[in-house]
Amino acid sequence: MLEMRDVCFHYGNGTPILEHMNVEIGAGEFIGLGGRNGCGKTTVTRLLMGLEKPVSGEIRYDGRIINEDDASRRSAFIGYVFQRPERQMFRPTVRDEVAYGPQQFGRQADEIEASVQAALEQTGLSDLADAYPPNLNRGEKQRVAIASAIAMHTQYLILDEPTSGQDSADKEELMQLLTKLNRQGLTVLIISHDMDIFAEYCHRVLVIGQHTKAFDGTPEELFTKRDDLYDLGLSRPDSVTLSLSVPGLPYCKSMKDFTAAMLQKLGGQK
Ligand SMILES: Nc1ncnc2c1ncn2[C@@H]1O[C@H](COP(=O)(O)OP(=O)(O)OP(=O)(O)O)[C@@H](O)[C@H]1O
Repeated sequence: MLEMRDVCFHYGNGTPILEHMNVEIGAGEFIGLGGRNGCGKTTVTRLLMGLEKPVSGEIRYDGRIINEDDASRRSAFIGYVFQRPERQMFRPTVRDEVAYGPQQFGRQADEIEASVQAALEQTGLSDLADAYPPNLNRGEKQRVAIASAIAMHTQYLILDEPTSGQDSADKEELMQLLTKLNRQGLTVLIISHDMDIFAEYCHRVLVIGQHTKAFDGTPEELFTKRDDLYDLGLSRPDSVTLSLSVPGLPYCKSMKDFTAAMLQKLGGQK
């Protein structure tokens, strides 16, 4: 379990960013983190990663306070995919990049080789093992960052707006990969402004508003029960709006589900 307990944080200029923030992230969850631009989503993940320290409060990992553990120590259990993943790549090949983390932790060469091989296979990168990372497209770079986390056997993977600016095919491919890895036990925390992602893929959504947690629950609860979505910088996905507008239709988390539900309803009416 990764936790923020009563965390307050501001940057050097003193403007409050987070106040009394409490969050628990259990192993195996698939969580979306949302909220208005500038509300502090990236800051939350930087605090979890150890790239920033709380002004007060605690960051805990499996009950242990880790405020003083720096990011390199935390990389044993938290992997991160930056908004611009090229900023986290410095090695000449994809294979070297993925091997870098386990090497830093002093793992045996044959163990590293096996973890890198497995991570490249799981992320569909085996054919690109000798490629030069800067030459890859954004989706491939993201997969290199994900493979790096898998090779470290991290339990938590945090992604900062990974689908912004991507076409729907790339988005679907990434989300399917994350879903597969989550089913294998990886905990996923994804920052996004994409409501469809929250509805379709996340089991739980956390929203930050007014410097602290403003919502913590299922996407269905968020999109059907909250009447302050606009104030929170969110909106209702089309599939949810449409399913709510047709009497007798269940909550639909995606347009695919909505189409299937409509076809079933119309078929049943014949
Ligand atoms: N290094 C910094 N120094 C000072 N202020 C910062 C720094 N980094 C971020 N901020 C400010 O902290 C606030 C929260 O930023 P953060 O990037 O965490 O928000 P966000 O919710 O991730 O935003 P977005 O949705 O636009 O990515 C913003 O007002 C931002 O301008």
